Amino acid sequence: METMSGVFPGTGAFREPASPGGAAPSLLYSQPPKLPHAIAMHRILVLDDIAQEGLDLLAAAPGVEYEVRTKLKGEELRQALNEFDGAILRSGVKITPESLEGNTRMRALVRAGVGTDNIDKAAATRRGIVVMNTPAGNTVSTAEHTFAMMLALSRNIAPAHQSLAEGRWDRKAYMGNQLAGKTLGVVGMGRIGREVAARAQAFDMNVVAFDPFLTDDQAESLKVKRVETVDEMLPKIDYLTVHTPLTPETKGLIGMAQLDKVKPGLRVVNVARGGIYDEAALVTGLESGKLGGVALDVYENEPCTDSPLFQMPGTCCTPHLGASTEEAQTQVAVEGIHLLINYLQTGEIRHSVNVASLDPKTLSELRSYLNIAHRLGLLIHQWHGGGIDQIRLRYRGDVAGKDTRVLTNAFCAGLLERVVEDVNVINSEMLSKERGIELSIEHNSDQSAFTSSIIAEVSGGGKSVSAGAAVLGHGMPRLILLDGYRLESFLDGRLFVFAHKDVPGIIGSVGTVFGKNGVNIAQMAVGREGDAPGGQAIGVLSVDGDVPNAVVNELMEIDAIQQTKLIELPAAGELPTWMS
Ligand SMILES: NC(=O)C1=CN([C@@H]2O[C@H](COP(=O)(O)OP(=O)(O)OC[C@H]3O[C@@H](n4cnc5c(N)ncnc54)[C@H](O)[C@@H]3O)[C@@H](O)[C@H]2O)C=CC1
Ligand SMILES: O=C(O)CCC(=O)C(=O)O
Repeated sequence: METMSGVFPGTGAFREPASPGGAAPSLLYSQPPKLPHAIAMHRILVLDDIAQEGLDLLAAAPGVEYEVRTKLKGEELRQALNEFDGAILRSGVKITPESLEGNTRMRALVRAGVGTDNIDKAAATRRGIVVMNTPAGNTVSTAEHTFAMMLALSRNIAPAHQSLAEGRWDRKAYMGNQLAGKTLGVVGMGRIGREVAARAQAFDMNVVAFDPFLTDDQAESLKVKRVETVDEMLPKIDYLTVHTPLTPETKGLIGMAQLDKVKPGLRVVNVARGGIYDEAALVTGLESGKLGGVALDVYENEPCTDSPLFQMPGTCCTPHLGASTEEAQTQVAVEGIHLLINYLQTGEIRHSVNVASLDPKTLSELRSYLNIAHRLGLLIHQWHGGGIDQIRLRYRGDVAGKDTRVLTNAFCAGLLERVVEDVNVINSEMLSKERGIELSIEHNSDQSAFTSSIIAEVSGGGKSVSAGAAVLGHGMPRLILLDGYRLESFLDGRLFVFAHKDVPGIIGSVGTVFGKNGVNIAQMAVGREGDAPGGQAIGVLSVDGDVPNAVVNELMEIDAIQQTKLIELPAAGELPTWMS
């Protein structure tokens, strides 16, 4: 089956023609840059075991084909990622910058689960890949697993079972503790932390919580006691559970230093991320009796089959099973596949962890502006013709009240598209910043002659140019401003721009040169300085065919013409892949 690239392909080759008669050089594109066609088929790679319901959705989705290839790593993974438009994964595979090296195809990575710490988000963003997750599908299962761990620790479930299996009826060795009346410390009161707190209350536990985003009002309504620091809770609690991502702040949250602060016999549980507790400190804490129990589902290095903790009394460990229930896996697989297919087929972005969300309503409202912003970026890059280090974008009229971030990204994508490979609306802002381009954005809700318009001014290398665009009628993109000259020209196909003195006969002479060389002019727009003739003016011709060098050379011999430039834009109605 034929499949096509899912990202905006590379640059169109361009050449500088010889400067005609010492005049300002004009930039000609030897070939129109190839714009992508609509994707015939979206190829999806399943990198980890996901629920059958997710695979069934993939099998039933029109325009989608998929392959399951698990346990990939190294070069095999890198090559596979470049053969597909989207991928879904759990925690069994690591997406590193090396895995994405040279990738020109992948558009979306979906984590069927919460933590995206196994995906290098900066590398994905740089490649224009959206990273999404399914934040809520496994919340309850993970909270239940946390609770199972707390109960198992308190009642010695695992060692008692083991002793029975080994033929002993040993009731004395496994004296436990009740949860009721004890105090649980919860660090991280997000989705899972809150579910754990609610279950603890149902077991008559007192709950103390720390989360930098937890307000007093929220704490009150959740019936937990809020503390200002983790250290503040350590001497008061009997159980500690963490439900945060692994970050520089949470790494080593319980280390050697904290062991001196805990209430002796504290039982600690980690069903969040390995490394939040320092594993060596847990061993020391158990040996010294400062800790009364350790339950781990996650480890500093996974998979982990060799840890001193596994052999120690007072531990209960599972191999990252928090989300491993039929229910959670079905939910995250189904939700993940929906996210992936929706993004590939409609551009809708939900639950992204590296770019702003773009819901279907906003997407459809902004569609025509996305188109002009992208075309404006393409045009102004060619019109400026050199290195750009400053962009000033102004949104005027109704569009100023919309979420313009994605429009700015579309503009930057157009601006960079011919000089940077594989740029798209996801990575364009990052790539612009990496190239030292400073971006300033202004919003002004006052309408000009148009309900909405976007004006761009760019500068670099001592040169500044500007251009403006608007949408007319039912989504017709128009160029409305070029270097301060007001005009109204098409914003598609080949535009031949000539800067000239506004003298009688100039339009006729230009038309004659084109006609003589067999190049048809589809539309002409002229903008001039002031109302009277004799000043500076700019003409924009929409031409149907190639503009041979002979035409440029002949035009430059006309005294009143100072500069020409051919600008190549997508054909009318043609959209970049990320919008189609
Ligand atoms: N073992 C497993 O199978 C599973 C593990 N997880 C992990 O559980 C963790 C929590 O997941 P959710 O509750 O869904 O995330 P969430 O985003 O809803 O909640 C995380 C909470 O941590 C808080 N937080 C961040 N930094 C903090 C800090 N330094 N101190 C205190 N609180 C801090 C945040 O404010 C937020 O409220 C994630 O790391 C996730 O990867 C999630 C699902 C399954
Ligand atoms: O895929 C899994 O089972 C791991 C779940 C997990 O750790 C997460 O969702 O963050």
